[in-house]
Order: sequence, then structure tokens, then C-alpha cells
Amino acid sequence: MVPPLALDIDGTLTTPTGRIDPRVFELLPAWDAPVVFATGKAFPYPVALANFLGREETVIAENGGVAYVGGETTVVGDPDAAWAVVEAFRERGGAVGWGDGDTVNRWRETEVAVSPDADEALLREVAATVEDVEVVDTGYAFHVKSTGVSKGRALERVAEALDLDPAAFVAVGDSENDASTFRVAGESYAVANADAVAREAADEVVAEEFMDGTVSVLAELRERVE
Ligand SMILES: O=C(O)COP(=O)(O)O
Ligand SMILES: [Mg+2]
Repeated sequence: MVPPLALDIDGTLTTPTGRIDPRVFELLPAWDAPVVFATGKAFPYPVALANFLGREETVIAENGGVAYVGGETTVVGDPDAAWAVVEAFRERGGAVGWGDGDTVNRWRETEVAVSPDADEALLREVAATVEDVEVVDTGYAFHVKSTGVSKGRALERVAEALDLDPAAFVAVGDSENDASTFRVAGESYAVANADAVAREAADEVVAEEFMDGTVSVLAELRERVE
């Protein structure tokens, strides 16, 4: 049997321009084990992805702030502390930077995502004044979030709900928000475009970038059981 998967989305299942790679739609509907989408994006995004793949909606969103498995939602983290940082950041001239509609934060329940174009030094300076809040840089956003909330912790809860050992999972990811997943999963891979934190945390850095890297990991896992 192929192993259960914990898959990051941005940088891992996408093209370099941020689109979902079409091979996701070939490979994942037929994966014969649980697949957990573990992302920094807000809750509706991984739910939609799982749904349109015809898979169980088993997801980790907001870097672990929200987890959904078997119809049960778990929400952890302190959005007020994150928003206090962002309000102070704005007062000092910073901008969240997603434009008027801000669909990036509209459905976000536990943290705030700030555009990668934002003033990082100012954001970090302001965040350092608020307890139990940290800034996580995924390359796609700066996430202002509660410390102690992570994709890895959420994966432990999701695995328990699925009656699986978290060590049974194989994880693939590309950035510092995946390091906790890599520590919890039994086997972990960083794609070649991964940042330094993810590369360091992974068991292996694969040779290929983005979905090419993920495809090679999935092919290897398949070959093992054939
Ligand atoms: O939302 C982000 O910043 C990155 O999302 P990801 O965790 O799916 O890579
Ligand atoms: Mg990513």
C-alpha cells in the first residue's frame, strides 16, 4: 500500500507561476491512501482543492490554525494578537498589501497574512513587541500567527482522527512552514525550490523543483510497493 501523504500546496503542487500543476489532477484522485493538504492558505482553499479532486476534505489550513478531518473542525491560535500586530504595523505606515477585496484574509480565522512585498523589517519589529506571536515567511506571504501553532501539530491531530501514526505519513513541502510537518511525518522531502529552513528539516531534498519534485517523490513511493 502507498503511504498517506501530507502535501503542502504553494511551491509544492504548483507551477513556478503559482498555478496548480495539472498533474495534481492525474496523480492525486487515485492515490490509494489518505491525502492531507497542509497549507498556509485560508480554510476554503484546501477544501476546494480536495473537493475538486474528488477526495475526502482532510485539510490543514492557516499553518495549522485550522484542521478539518471527518467533518470535525479544530481551530487554534489567537487571531486578536495577530491583528493587534497588523494594526500597529499599519499605524506605522505598513500595508497588508493584497488590495481592496483581500481574499487572502477574508476567510482567515486564526492569523493574518501580509503580502511578501510588505515592509518585512517593520513587520518583524512590531511583531517582536507582542508576546506569543511570530512572523513566518513562506515566500508567498508573511504569516503573523501564534507561536505553538503549526502544520506539524495539526498533522498529529489529523493522524489521530484517522487512526494513523503520524510517522506513517510522507510529507512534501517547500518552506519554513513545512518544517514542523517534516518533523512529525515519518519521511519528508523538500522540493528543490525549497527555502533553507525546509531543506534543513527534510530527510531529503529532491533534485527537481515544484511539482516536478513532488511527482518524482510520488513515483518513488509507488515503485516501492509495485
Ligand atoms: O499561504 C502561503 O503563504 C503558502 O501556502 P503553502 O503553505 O500552501 O505553501
Ligand atoms: Mg509551500
